[in-house]
Amino acid sequence: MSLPLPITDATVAALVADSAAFKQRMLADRALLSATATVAQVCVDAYRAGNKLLIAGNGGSAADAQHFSAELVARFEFDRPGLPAIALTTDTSALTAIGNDYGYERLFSRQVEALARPGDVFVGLSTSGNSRNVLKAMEQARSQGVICVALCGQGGRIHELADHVLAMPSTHTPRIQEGHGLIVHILCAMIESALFAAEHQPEPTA
Ligand SMILES: O=C(CO)[C@@H](O)[C@H](O)[C@H](O)[C@H](O)COP(=O)(O)O
Ligand SMILES: [Zn+2]
Repeated sequence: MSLPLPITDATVAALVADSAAFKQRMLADRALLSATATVAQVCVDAYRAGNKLLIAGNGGSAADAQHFSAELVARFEFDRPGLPAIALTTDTSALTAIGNDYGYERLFSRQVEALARPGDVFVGLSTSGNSRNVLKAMEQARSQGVICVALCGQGGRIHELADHVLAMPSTHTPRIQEGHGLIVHILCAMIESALFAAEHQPEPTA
């Protein structure tokens, strides 16, 4: 939509329609559906092998990284043992020390260097696919035998660096982020179900 946006019901409806049309493009994107299922299995395999997830992004994607790790460490849809996942966006002492001493580009790569083990999964979220600190973390992760997953849009160098690319069918940052939010929930649903559904006892209904 072109600016300025009138503050009207019609503008709200147009933005909801734009988001709904984007979700329809996700639904038709067979490569995205297939890559998402593959990544869910990659995460399940990593957890079964005793590994963990490391997740990073900037701005809204930092919030998405924390949302993802919280669903895994705490719970998603039912009670079960916690799953190890670390958002690399939350330790303000480490973030300020790394940023201050080594520069913003090293913000996540230094934490990967310190925390990642071979077989872990690094998830980098970037709507542009070009945030230097996310790319550097992915390069570092690759060098340590860590599996790299990109949640991104249609462009950026992240496409070349990741083992698995979940590219949203949009070039518009808000829509890409909305797609990432949905993919994070889908991944959590499939991971939690694959690992724990067999032993989950549903609450009896009255
Ligand atoms: O949430 C938004 C925009 O919707 C912003 O905070 C946005 O995440 C920031 O500008 C980020 O720095 C963008 O980085 P990236 O997604 O291109 O890696
Ligand atoms: Zn945003």
